[in-house]
Amino acid sequence: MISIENLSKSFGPRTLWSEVNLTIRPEEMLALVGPSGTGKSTLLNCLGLLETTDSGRILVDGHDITRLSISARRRFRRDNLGYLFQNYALIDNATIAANLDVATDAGRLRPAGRRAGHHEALERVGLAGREKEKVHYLSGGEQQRVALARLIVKKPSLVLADEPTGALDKDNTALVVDVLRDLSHTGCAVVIATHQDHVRDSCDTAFAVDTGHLTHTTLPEVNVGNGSHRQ
Ligand SMILES: Nc1ncnc2c1ncn2[C@@H]1O[C@H](COP(=O)(O)OP(=O)(O)OP(=O)(O)O)[C@@H](O)[C@H]1O
Repeated sequence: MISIENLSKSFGPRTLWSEVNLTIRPEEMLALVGPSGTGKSTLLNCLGLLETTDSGRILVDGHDITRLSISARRRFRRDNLGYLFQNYALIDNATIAANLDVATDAGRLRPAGRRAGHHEALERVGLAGREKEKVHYLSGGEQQRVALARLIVKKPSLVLADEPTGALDKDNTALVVDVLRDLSHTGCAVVIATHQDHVRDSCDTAFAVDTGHLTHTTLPEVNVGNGSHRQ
């Protein structure tokens, strides 16, 4: 369970959002919505400990992750987080297999061909048999499918997805949403910053970063967002 408590963030004199309160449950898919520039990516980055917060707490299973040491932050990211970005964030000059190895350190731990779950993950995203292809030759949709396969093999407990379908066609968008839903069914919390209504509507809950309120939720009670926003 992730509890965001009274979280605030400014850049210089500009307050992006303040006093954000939000609970994200395991198995929940939460959409972060709101106009461009209101701080959706920044909130994702705060959850991923890539950005500092000004005040407030982010409790993961009761522990405030904003107070972790640098090495503990690194461990938290390595052991718990999976990322999905609009620009895929893969190692361009490496093969599909090597990009999956990075997620699990399998390249160091196991000989090729015995990498647990890699074949199944590539099958799930329609890329079985293409392990040896270099990522930079793949289409955008295929690259995002590699990034999805990387999430499947990593099995994170929290996925942070920043506009993951922004550059994709309908079929690839549907695959991204389906795979994220599969991950949520394994107990993973999924947070997606999106401008796309159909992606938002595929989520259990949507939180409007500009108003600090939930715009919809299909979940009972627990999730309460009551922050305020100032420009
Ligand atoms: N490191 C930074 N230093 C200063 N300003 C920043 C920094 N990072 C982001 N910003 C500003 O914070 C604001 C929010 O940015 P952010 O990317 O979080 O918005 P967003 O809601 O995700 O936007 P979009 O929907 O366009 O992706 C923007 O005005 C951006 O320029």
